Amino acid sequence: MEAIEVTGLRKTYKDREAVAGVDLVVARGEIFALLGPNGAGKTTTVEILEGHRRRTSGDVRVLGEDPGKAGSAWRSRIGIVLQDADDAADLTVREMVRHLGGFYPDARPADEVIELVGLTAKRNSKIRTLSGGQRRRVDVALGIVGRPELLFLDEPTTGFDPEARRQFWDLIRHLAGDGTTIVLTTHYLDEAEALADRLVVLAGGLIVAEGTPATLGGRSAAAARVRWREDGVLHEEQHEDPTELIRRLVATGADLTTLTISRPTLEDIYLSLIGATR
Ligand SMILES: Nc1ncnc2c1ncn2[C@@H]1O[C@H](COP(=O)(O)OP(=O)(O)OP(=O)(O)O)[C@@H](O)[C@H]1O
Repeated sequence: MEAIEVTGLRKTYKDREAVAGVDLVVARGEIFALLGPNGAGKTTTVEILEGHRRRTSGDVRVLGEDPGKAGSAWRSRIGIVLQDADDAADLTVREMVRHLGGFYPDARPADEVIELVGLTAKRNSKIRTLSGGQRRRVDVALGIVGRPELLFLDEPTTGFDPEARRQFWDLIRHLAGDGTTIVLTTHYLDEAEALADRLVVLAGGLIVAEGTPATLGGRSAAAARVRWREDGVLHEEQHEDPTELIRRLVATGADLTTLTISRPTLEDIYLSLIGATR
């Protein structure tokens, strides 16, 4: 059984179609990223999958159940890290994690969770005394304390410093390695590239591209751009396989110390996909 199966999902708010017919499959154990510009329909889609929003039409199965009808047993198998979680700020990190863990049948020990998110040194601090990035780690701790089979992360690393982001990526890989399915929405293309097994780009409520970070939007087949400087003049050529060009340049005795070969980044591909649908 897949972790998530969605067919023909639509959501209309009054006269606005926020999700306009989305089909999705997320396999168990996969890290799946949902990308798209502001207003693309990501949050609406994810909130329907979480059972927090009603759909207008379409078929949705999450861990084998319809999230619109599923009960508390289903809910305890899912972890959610929201964009703007409101923490009970007067509790310490440990009290908060322990408190929330009490609602789950098979919670992780609080200290283990706190260690996983890198907050051991702050475990006895009140949440209101933490920095923004540290609070975000508390949110992540609360999302994973119930040992979820499926974890939803909505822009999880906003406000993290670069080191904290790397640690967080390691944590996500660790959880996925243990079999947790991860659904991630992010505006950071490097994050999607570092983490996702598969990703989709949503724009205007529709999926405009689907693939792996390496293949999305024809990326792996895109031409390489070769640049070099000769006698102070910049030359640039596009080639699918630049080997022949480089051989030719070497044969002419050209100075290749300035030569660069680049292929489109995930961000280049993403921006062209989004531009194409504007
Ligand atoms: N409760 C609501 N009532 C009316 N319209 C809504 C509501 N929630 C979202 N929308 C609209 O639906 C569209 C999709 O919004 P959604 O929040 O799903 O986008 P998003 O991709 O998550 O954007 P962001 O990247 O900004 O979080 C937007 O045009 C938004 O204005």
